[in-house]
Amino acid sequence: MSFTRQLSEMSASELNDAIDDTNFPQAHIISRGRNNSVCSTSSTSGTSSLADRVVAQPEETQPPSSTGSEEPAPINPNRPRLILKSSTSIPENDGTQSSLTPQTPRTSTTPGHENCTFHHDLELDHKPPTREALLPDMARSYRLLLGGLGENPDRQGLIKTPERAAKAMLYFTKGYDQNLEDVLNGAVFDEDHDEMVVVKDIEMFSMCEHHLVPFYGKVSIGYLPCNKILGLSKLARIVEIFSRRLQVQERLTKQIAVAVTQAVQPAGVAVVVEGVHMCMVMRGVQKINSKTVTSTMLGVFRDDPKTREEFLNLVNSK
Ligand SMILES: Nc1nc2c(ncn2[C@@H]2O[C@H](COP(=O)(O)OP(=O)(O)OP(=O)(O)O)[C@@H](O)[C@H]2O)c(=O)[nH]1
Ligand SMILES: [Zn+2]
Repeated sequence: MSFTRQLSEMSASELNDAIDDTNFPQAHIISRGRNNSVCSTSSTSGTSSLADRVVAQPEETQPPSSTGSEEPAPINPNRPRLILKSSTSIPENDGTQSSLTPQTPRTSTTPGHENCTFHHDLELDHKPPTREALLPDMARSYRLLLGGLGENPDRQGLIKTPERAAKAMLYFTKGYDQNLEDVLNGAVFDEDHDEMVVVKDIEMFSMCEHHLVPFYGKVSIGYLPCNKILGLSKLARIVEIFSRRLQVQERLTKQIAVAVTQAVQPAGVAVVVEGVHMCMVMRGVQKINSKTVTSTMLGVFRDDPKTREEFLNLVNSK
């Protein structure tokens, strides 16, 4: 598999193949002290996984910054950044054409969507002409749905429901309208900080792609910076980009971790998502107290048990 393409061009299964075994780090624990491992992102698994896509690169072998500006001297010259082989750093927003513009054609063949560029669920950067243009078609579909339920779509209480429902669905999936570069808005700062940054309990609302019902919960993100830190709110905004789409929780978890890696090329990223799936609560198996926990550990969080433990302790502390 070639790993020279942009993240936005990778299919869901390709991304999963690349970082699948970064989930559930218990299976990959190795004994190494933090002082040693903090400068290492070497993978403990086979070459078809994380090591192929996410590699530690010494400063001198990093791709040049897209702005051409000088990188500051590293805090620890031995600490390589966690870099996605398939991507470059997020360029500063200079108002010109995004280097993240998708190269692949859309995959949707839905009539009326010929000009839409946003039908790849992994795209970070699609800019649909206007999703509002989808409203009339969506409203018509909801009207049919109401009729299918045996309801009278023309009764007073339902007359505006198809349009309301269409607008609500557009809101629930507004992440398709967002891209990482715009969301970051240049809030990546050079900073001599090499201790863990954790933002926890970020509320998350998403839509189960299997049943089109919500799942919700909280996301905790940690990263170990390498000279660059991210505006704190941007971590929560990254959660919004990917949660406001049709999702499965596992993919959501990975996409958040990969996006943080793209944004600041840290030494490692950790993401834990705890979700309640309404498809398991209101229907189906009807387990109202069940929670699903997923995690993605990249770089030093994956390789070093102590770093991972420090993160998990911070996340689990009240
Ligand atoms: N792995 C994963 N599965 C999910 C997620 N959201 C929903 N599902 C599952 O998707 C599966 C779909 O299974 P199906 O048997 O095709 O559908 P179903 O008959 O509605 O399944 P039940 O929910 O068991 O009634 C179910 O097991 C859901 O629990 C998610 O985020 N991740
Ligand atoms: Zn579901």
